[in-house]
Amino acid sequence: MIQQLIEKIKKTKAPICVGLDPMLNYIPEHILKKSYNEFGETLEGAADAIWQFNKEIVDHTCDLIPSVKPQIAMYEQFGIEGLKSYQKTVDYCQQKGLLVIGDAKRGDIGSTSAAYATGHLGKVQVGSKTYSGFHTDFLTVNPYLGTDGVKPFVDVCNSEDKGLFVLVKTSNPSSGEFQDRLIDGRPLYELVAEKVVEWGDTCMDGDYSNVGAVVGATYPEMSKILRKLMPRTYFLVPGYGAQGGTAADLAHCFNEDGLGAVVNSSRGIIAAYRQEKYKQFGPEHFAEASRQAVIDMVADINSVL
Ligand SMILES: O=c1ccn([C@@H]2O[C@H](COP(=O)(O)O)[C@@H](O)[C@H]2O)c(=O)[nH]1
Repeated sequence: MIQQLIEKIKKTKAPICVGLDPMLNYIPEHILKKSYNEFGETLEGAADAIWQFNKEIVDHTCDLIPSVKPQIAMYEQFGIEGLKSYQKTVDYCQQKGLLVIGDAKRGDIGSTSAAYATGHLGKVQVGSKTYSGFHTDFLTVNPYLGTDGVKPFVDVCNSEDKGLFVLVKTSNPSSGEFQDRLIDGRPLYELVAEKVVEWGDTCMDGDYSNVGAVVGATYPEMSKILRKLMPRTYFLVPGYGAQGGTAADLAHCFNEDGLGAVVNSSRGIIAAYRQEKYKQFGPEHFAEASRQAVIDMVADINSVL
């Protein structure tokens, strides 16, 4: 699967994913109005609005990008109706030729992880029939429970040719609270990185592993160390844009071949029309603002590669 991502990155010359993290307050009035007229101010109405919003953004950016990263929390807040919109979004993006990184940060004891892995990446047996649930291409995984909590995801990657991004050093302000704690003189994120390499060695796909790592753009010094520790691990890099990460901060996430990282921006792209820089598009043309924001992001990142 990682080779498919690399091929799409090479083709688009865009090592990015657009974060489809729709919040109702980013959704322009004309979309909300239409969905509420049809479904009322209900969970169904909200779920329809986020789907319509996503669809327009995907339509306006899919020729420029290799991948998207829907954040499942943004959909789950609307319950089942939200999850239906998550699924519609995944299906639509895949129809448009995009790879989908489901950002669900799953991980539990082995048997429960196996069910998560089946639901998000694999296939479930129902009597004599087999179905795939969310069928995303990649999934983010929380490694806190250790190897038995991660192995079921790795197994599904091997059986179904899927990919993972395991949390190693996250982009948020408190990430150091646990992740930077020293254990035998070394920060926890380095120990997790070594485990990710070990898990990933069983899951190689060409020069890179299908087991990738989440490494925040907001900690450039640490990403430099992690790049050296994990030369064949693809990085999913959140934190660019809205969280303050810049192109210069990202440079160390990439290998010398210009590969090795896919950079996410969610609010910076989907809510671009609200930024001063893109205000001229106006809410009616929010998706055109997103397109311009993608073009600018790609140029910005390529300028440091
Ligand atoms: O370390 C992490 C891991 C995941 N995320 C997720 O990425 C996006 C970031 O959104 P922005 O609007 O571009 O800030 C969001 O879905 C997070 O849950 C992260 O930010 N950091």
